[in-house]
Amino acid sequence: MRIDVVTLFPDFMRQCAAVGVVGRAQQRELLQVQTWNPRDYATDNYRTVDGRTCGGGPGMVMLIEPLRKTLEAMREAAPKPVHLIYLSPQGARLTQGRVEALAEMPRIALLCGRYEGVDERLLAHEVDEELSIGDYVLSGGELGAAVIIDAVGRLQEGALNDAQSAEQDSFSNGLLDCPHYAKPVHDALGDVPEVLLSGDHAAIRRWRLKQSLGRTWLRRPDLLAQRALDKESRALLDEFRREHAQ
Ligand SMILES: CN1CCN(C(=O)c2nonc2N)CC1
Repeated sequence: MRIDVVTLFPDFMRQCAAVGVVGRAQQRELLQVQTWNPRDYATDNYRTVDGRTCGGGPGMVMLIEPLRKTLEAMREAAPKPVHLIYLSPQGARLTQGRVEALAEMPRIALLCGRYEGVDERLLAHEVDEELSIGDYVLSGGELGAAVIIDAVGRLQEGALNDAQSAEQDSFSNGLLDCPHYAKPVHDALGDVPEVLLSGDHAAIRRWRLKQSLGRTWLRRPDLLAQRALDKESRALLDEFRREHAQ
């Protein structure tokens, strides 16, 4: 998979994509992250990429022309089609389901705005999708792009080793993750739950599922409302609720 990133801070984006699972995915050529800096496509001596907001008011807006040239070069640099995503608070909230869909695409591009944002005419003409990583305002789209690169990159076949793929399964079912413990088994802060030391993998699986269901019920009931529970999950959640009520 190839991810192109249009950003005024290419070094930052390259560093984000160079570490951990995503860095390894790039080394294994499972993923390619390529940056594009609109300043390289600005035609004036000051490499201007922003302009005053029409209608007055604070802040600057990213100019059409440097971005148009940047996107043209980006699109031509590798086989099409490329799905262009603009990061903004006005976008649809990013979910794991959307991440999984993006991870199946051969090529996506991430447009990172700065200042007050990008000229709306450029967005209307070029962008396929707007996505938000949350209901708050950041200084730019780069952190949102880093989130997408990580969440999508780790899903590339071969990016996660066997131990990590279990972690991936625990959330891909739409539930919050269960608690995790490492040695020492006994600590001043408490003990590791006995079931995790039992070697009974079926019991451990049920315990982890019960904890995920219970945590989701307690912390994010909205996620539960979105999914049907099978018989086993309904029974485990009822058990958790009864224990929690005591
Ligand atoms: C122009 N710039 C404004 C700030 N911004 C965000 O707050 C954001 N991006 O993705 N999710 C978000 N929330 C990115 C775009």
